[in-house]
Amino acid sequence: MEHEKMIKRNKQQLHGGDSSLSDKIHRYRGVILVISVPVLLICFVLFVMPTSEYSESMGGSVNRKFSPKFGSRNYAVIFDAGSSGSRVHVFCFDQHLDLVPIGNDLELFVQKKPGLSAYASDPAAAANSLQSLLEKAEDVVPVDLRSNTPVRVGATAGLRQLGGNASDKILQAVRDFLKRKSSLKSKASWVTVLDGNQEGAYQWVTINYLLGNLGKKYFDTVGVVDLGGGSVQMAYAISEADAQKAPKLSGGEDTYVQEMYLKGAKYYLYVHSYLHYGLLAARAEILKVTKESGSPCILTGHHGSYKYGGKTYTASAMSQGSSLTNCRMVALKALKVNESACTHMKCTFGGVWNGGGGDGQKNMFVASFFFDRAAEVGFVDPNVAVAKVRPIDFESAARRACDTRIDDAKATFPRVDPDNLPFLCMDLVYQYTLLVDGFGLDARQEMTLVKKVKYKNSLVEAAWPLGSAIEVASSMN
Ligand SMILES: O=c1[nH]cnc2c1ncn2[C@@H]1O[C@H](COP(=O)(O)OP(=O)(O)O)[C@@H](O)[C@H]1O
Ligand SMILES: [Ca+2]
Repeated sequence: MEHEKMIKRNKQQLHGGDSSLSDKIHRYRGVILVISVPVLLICFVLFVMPTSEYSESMGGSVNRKFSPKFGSRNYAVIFDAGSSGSRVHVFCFDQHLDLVPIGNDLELFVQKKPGLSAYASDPAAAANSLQSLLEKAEDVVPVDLRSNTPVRVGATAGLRQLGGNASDKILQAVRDFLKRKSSLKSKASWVTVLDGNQEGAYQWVTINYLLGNLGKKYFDTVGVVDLGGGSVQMAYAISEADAQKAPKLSGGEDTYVQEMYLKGAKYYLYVHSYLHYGLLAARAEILKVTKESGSPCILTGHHGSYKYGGKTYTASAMSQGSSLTNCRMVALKALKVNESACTHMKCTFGGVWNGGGGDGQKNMFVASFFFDRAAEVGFVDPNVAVAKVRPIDFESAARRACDTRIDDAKATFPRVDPDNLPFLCMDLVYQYTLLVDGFGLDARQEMTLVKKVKYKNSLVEAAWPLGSAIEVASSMN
């Protein structure tokens, strides 16, 4: 009986009866605590789980540093202050370090000519020449993200060649310009002349990122060549054993190999940038060989001059006209293929170690002026993003160009800018000589000329700024 009463009382209390709600909470606080702690824990785990999954699958130091905020978007604005023009690239990355669309594309890309180095005597005008590019870049960054979006300016061979005071003044004017005119996040140290090796490494990262190669073994990556106006870079991944063989400078420092961690893989990247050997700079080097006597590389019948880097060179045909064979001999001299430093190591040209070759170099992605000239003379469709060619294609095109008189050149090569026609034999001979005698590629080896690379069904420019943006995005929190 006594027991029955107790049960009844408990039932009454559970179903309300006359006791107050706060009394009940107080009485059952232990039970509530025991139930709520695991429930809250489960909610917390469910909330953070997607983030931890991403960071685990990303691996690699680049990605580990990357902000794992769920749903985060990071924009990066990169100015490429090239020797022949200025360009701006805007990218947007998600938390996987994947490119996400900006409007209909994966990148905003705008360019204009001339480059900053054309305003050597007027730094403020150089900086102001970036105005229209800056406006277009800012337009595509959401207003609330602008103050947290880094803007970097990397100047390449144009300012490298200008050197010292003139280049510093232009950089300072660009820093002031960004501070005054830009709503983006700018820092003085983000406006620099890019070291040539850095430029080559970024180009390698760009191409291998777009091809989905990052994280793979070095022998599954591709090598790159980027022929600009002022300098040319080659970069490819090598084995650790080959990296140990890199020649050291007197100070013991290794200027040839960069160690990089990308998507969990460690790479030894052989890189070299050759200042004065971009296509437009090389014209000056080639004209210097023959001086005033006339050049076998200038189209028959042309008499003129060539201005580069503030100097003027005689650019006239010889009386016997242009010739592939003779132009090649001059180009070989300009390239300095047989330097004395190269008796104890394998060289490209100008006394530079060749990196030892290997599987990271078996597929070469060759960009910039290589693509442009190939498209202009017609052995590559100008509307495609990539094309497979061989060095001998440049030689065949060179033969045609060297055999053309200046008066017939416009009709024979309608796509070539008239200002470039007198130099067409020279440019194509140089390109062939650079690949085969300079870089030591087999004349019949297939390589990929690249303007853009397809990534998630969009085309992205095959240029160094993406590599720089990846580095920026990787370090953002
Ligand atoms: O973003 C790009 N997309 C495609 N081609 C580019 C891009 N940037 C530069 N180029 C190529 O590089 C050539 C000029 O090189 P640039 O002016 O950058 O010289 P530099 O690299 O020696 O400073 C252009 O004619 C163009 O073919
Ligand atoms: Ca360039």
